[in-house]
Amino acid sequence: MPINPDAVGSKGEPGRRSWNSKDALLYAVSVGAGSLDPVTQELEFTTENTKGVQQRVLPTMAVVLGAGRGAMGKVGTFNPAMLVHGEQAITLHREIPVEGELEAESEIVGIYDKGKGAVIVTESHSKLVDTDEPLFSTRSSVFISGEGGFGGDRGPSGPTNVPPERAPDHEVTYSTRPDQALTYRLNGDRNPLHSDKQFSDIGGFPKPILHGLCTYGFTGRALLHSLCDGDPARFRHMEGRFASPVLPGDDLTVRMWRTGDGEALFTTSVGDKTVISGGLCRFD
Ligand SMILES: C/C=C/C(=O)SCCNC(=O)CCNC(=O)[C@H](O)C(C)(C)COP(=O)(O)OP(=O)(O)OC[C@H]1O[C@@H](n2cnc3c(N)ncnc32)[C@H](O)[C@@H]1OP(=O)(O)O
Repeated sequence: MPINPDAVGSKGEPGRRSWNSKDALLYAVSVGAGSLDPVTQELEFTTENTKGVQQRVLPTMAVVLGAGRGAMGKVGTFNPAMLVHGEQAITLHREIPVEGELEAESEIVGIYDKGKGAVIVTESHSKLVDTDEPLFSTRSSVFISGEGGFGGDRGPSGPTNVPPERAPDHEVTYSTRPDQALTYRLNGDRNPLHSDKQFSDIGGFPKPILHGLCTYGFTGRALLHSLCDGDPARFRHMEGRFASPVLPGDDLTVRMWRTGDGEALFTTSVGDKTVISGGLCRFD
């Protein structure tokens, strides 16, 4: 069965996920935390036993904890090698605790026919199991090349969150490592697109590409430190589009423009190629 546009509104089974301090440390290291100076930098995210430092969780860890389960299984069949992560948004309702258990519900909220491909949009909402407190919400889309043309709605078109034509207010460059994807996959996404050249060849990539969500995590660190003074409790919302693939070993430059009280637009680039476009961050 090709893409089924009637799957909009389909919900996955509510899924539970628990995590602990070690999961949070692994996530932080997998998105480069501590790599600038492991002795002094970001120890609140990379250690649990530094004197005078309390462990905290990077806000973007929401993407590995709360990905809705099951709903994507209802959109039809397609070649998984043709699927890439298209867009990702997270909205934090409170700071993520160092350990806990959440329950997430997900729903397909959009299926769009872009001609050359299909875009599937999923939303999920996660709450803490012990208190019923809303924790975070996510919205993500995938782009499946070759699966358009099913006669569906084209959906939202054109660029969003276009930065102003002036120099950015903040600019941060982080290096990724050649083995970055091998670390990042240990958070749970073992898709061979990020490790197996035979698989990435099918999608037409020169070699296995970095998880979009790893690029997202590096970018989130730049936003956290530049806009929120490194305080995860002030980080409210982040959204952006994966505009071009990143290869492990690439340097990521995050440019931020403050556009209002508690709001900034951003892009992430590799050289002069934009890899995350349409970036928006909200913070307290
Ligand atoms: C399981 C995988 C996990 C991963 O982590 S994969 C790694 C992370 N993701 C990526 O690296 C993807 C990087 N992005 C791309 O390579 C490109 O981007 C795409 C191949 C996805 C699309 O590029 P193109 O074929 O050149 O598309 P167009 O001609 O620019 O646009 C066609 C329509 O598609 C919409 N669109 C383009 N890119 C995306 C996207 N990333 N997410 C959602 N929609 C997208 C546009 O707006 C437009 O539609 P409108 O004409 O109606 O405006």
